[in-house]
Amino acid sequence: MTATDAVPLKLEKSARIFVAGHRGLVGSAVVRRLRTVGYTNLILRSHSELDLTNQSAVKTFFSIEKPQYVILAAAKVGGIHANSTYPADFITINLQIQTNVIDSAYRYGVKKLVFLGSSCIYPKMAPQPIPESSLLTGPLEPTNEWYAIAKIAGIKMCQAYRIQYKWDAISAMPTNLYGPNDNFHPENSHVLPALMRRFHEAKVSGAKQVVVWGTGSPLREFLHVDDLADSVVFLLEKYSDLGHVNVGSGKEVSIKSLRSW
Ligand SMILES: NC(=O)C1=CN([C@@H]2O[C@H](COP(=O)(O)OP(=O)(O)OC[C@H]3O[C@@H](n4cnc5c(N)ncnc54)[C@H](OP(=O)(O)O)[C@@H]3O)[C@@H](O)[C@H]2O)C=CC1
Ligand SMILES: C[C@H]1O[C@H](OP(=O)(O)OP(=O)(O)OC[C@H]2O[C@@H](n3cnc4c(=O)[nH]c(N)nc43)[C@H](O)[C@@H]2O)[C@@H](O)[C@@H](O)C1=O
Repeated sequence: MTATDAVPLKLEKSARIFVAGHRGLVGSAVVRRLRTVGYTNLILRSHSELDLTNQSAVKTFFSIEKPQYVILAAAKVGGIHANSTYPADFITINLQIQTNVIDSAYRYGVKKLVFLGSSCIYPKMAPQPIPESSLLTGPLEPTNEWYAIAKIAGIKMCQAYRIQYKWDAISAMPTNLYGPNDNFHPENSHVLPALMRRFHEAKVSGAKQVVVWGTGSPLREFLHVDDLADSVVFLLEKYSDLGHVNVGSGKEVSIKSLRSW
């Protein structure tokens, strides 16, 4: 068997599935979806219970809990302001989390791992809608290149383990997401929760205007996180190949148009 023709696994509903980052936007949606379709044996740890940047703690966790499947939705995440203000945190924490989790998952017998990246891995000038083949074809968007480099390393790590160890690690690249358990921080969040908060506060206070950053002309593709979770479970159950997979809505909207969404 080559690295690229691994047969998709038949998952038992009692399979031990570790959802890393289960309290976040994506992780909580994945947990909802897994439970809805009948998975009964989810392994969940908050950041305070298990710091995934701590290599020895991660090894101990995997050696004791022995998950069979892993969905890696734990990461240092934020919008454009957070990414450009804390570049060291974004590159270092993400490299640490994903390196620890991917390597321990392989070493402690996990059958399959799904790594979550982001559409920011693509070059700034990639054609839109962005095909997977655009990866590493040009310079990145400077505001989040540190985060993007970590995510590209995650894809490459999954591919490397697939090739060298014939291990079933796959990667999904979601577009901009929204939904329950999003981060509504006034500066560090993504645009949709930031604007929801700002418009709500303006309504409550009776403010006459709301500030939206930038020109409003950038385009983004938005996807409800429950649709992403559906895709993640589908990929876990059905997809097994070397290439990363984009997950989006296929419809781009301008930031300006969000005012009337
Ligand atoms: N939000 C978006 O628009 C998009 C997100 N993605 C990707 O989806 C994934 C999840 O993002 P999202 O759900 O939005 O992020 P959130 O910030 O909502 O959630 C991140 C989760 O990671 C956990 N976490 C962070 N650091 C650590 C750590 N050191 N140890 C253990 N757990 C940790 C947090 O735990 P706790 O809650 O316990 O602190 C939290 O549950 C990321 O890989 C991101 O790149 C991709 C594209 C778009
Ligand atoms: C998913 C993706 O998310 C991040 O990339 P991003 O798409 O640039 O995300 P964003 O939601 O922060 O901004 C989208 C657009 O919206 C504009 N904008 C207007 N007003 C606000 C505002 O109030 N807040 C924010 N955050 N943006 C605003 C903002 O100027 C930008 O043009 C990555 O860093 C990375 O984390 C990643 O993977």
